[in-house]
Amino acid sequence: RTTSIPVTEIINVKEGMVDILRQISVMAEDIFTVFYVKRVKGQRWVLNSSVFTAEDAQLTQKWIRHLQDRIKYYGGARPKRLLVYINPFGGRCRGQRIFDTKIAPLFRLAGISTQVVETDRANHARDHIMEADLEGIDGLVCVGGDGMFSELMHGLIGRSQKEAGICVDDPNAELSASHLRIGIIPAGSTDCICFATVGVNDPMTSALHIIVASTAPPEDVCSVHHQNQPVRYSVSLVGYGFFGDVLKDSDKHRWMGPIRYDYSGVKTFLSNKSYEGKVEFQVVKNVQSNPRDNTRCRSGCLICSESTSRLKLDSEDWSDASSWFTGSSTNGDDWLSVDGRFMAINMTCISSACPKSPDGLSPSAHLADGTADLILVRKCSRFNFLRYLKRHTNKNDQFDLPFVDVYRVKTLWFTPKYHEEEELGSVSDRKSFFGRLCRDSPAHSCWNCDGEVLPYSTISIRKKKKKVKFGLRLKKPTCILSPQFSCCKRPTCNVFWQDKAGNILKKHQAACLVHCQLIKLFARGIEDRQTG
Ligand SMILES: Nc1ncnc2c1ncn2[C@@H]1O[C@H](COP(=O)(O)OP(=O)(O)OP(=O)(O)O)[C@@H](O)[C@H]1O
Ligand SMILES: CCCCCCCCCCCCC/C=C/[C@@H](O)[C@H](CO)NC(C)=O
Ligand SMILES: [Ca+2]
Repeated sequence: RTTSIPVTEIINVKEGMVDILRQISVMAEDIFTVFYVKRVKGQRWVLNSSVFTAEDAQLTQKWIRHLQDRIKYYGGARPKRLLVYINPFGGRCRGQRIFDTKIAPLFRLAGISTQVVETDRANHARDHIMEADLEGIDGLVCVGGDGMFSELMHGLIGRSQKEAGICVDDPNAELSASHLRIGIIPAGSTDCICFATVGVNDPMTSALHIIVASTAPPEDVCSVHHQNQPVRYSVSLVGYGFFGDVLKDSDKHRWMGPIRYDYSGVKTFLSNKSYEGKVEFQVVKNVQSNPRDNTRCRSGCLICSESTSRLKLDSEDWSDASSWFTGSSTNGDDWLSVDGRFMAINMTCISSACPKSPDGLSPSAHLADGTADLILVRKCSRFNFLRYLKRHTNKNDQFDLPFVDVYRVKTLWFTPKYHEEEELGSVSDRKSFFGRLCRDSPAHSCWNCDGEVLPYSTISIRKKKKKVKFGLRLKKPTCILSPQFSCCKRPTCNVFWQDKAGNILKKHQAACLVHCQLIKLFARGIEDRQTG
């Protein structure tokens, strides 16, 4: 039987008969072992090896040298030095063990040296990246879950802006992308970012992608703003209502490990809460795709590869900064507004597929097209909400329900009906029995931003644009955040915007944007071919 292996997928060649995972080697001068990637079912990659016998030691050495030269030549920019961050408490607390037993031997085999940082607190990795000497580092690796990935992403985005002298507080600033890639060794609870980009949450598969320097177009990232201050970046879920409530409750039960999400999921489902507010969003019209076209973003996705040039044009055409405040459109993208009670408001830049939902929250979302999918689940009965949730686990279309709408967007604003300071009504309302009864449920949920609870309910999200020309002349050219805007603070109105006539355009709202192609991963994107 003949097996052909692309040189790009050969990991290394060693003299003798070697089993690196069991750490056994039989030395013999006329034998060499070739290690390579083997694709198995379900997007998984495993390390395979073949042992070859040559006529003599000289020929063995010749083969080893020849193959190693070929790997160097065709192997592309494989990483040589990696900075690895391990969260010892992610998921089932197995991060360190996974790294030591499964990953470190593979990196050694591939000749990759590693500097390992085991975190001792939340945000340790993010802060370390901001200050670390990254000279000669070819990539970062996180061993943990989505929260850990988020820390690395925040560190890298923060560092790149600091180095480029970009003010992240300015909503019009074009963020600068880092040249460093991030690899994810899944050791968390949901591992959604790994699953949605690699196709599986398997540590060995991820390590092999890192070694062969798999690349996909840089991913979309959206930034969430509150009162016009950036609060977090997200690649996966920015969700209000159900997923916010599940996360908030599950954080109290971290000791349960990944099962905390099931426990809090059932509790939240039974409470059947809905929240009132206004969602305003900018629907992308001029794209070749939509969330219900039943396509899947796979490696070499045309939509994503074409998006770089399309988005460039799009950003040159961006002349409607005013639409950010007024909801008007000048470049073909429509602003829509929906008022009502919602069970869930979910926005996701990628499919957000995970083991619980193999197709994800939005199965046709793209990794790097500069857009996000907004899913609105309006108030419904428990039975209907269960139908909606169940469809994440099977092949039925979760958007084919009368109380669910989905849009491809680049900007989102959300204003809860009751402002945060009014949450519990007036003091007399809070005290009176009837005051408490009148509200059937708390006025606010919270936002789930890639698995972190945001302490605000009023946010908005917007796609990043390059050149901004203003359709509006604003009253005062001074603002604490950005000199172009007029921003006033009053005890009852956190932020509002005025046009030149002094009309208030938006009240109690803040910004949250989708940046295109900002963060690079060691992932090829999910492969189309399912090989055995
Ligand atoms: N040493 C540490 N001690 C406490 N918290 C930490 C430490 N290191 C990292 N963290 C924090 O732990 C949080 C959760 O980690 P992680 O994402 O790895 O696991 P998870 O929440 O179980 O998985 P998922 O995010 O996939 O649901 C992260 O937000 C991170 O900031
Ligand atoms: C009756 C069966 C009900 C099953 C319900 C399954 C619904 C699954 C939908 C999963 C979506 C996950 C989105 C991912 C979010 C992550 O960013 C975040 C951080 O890890 N995880 C969570 C749980 O918030
Ligand atoms: Ca996207």
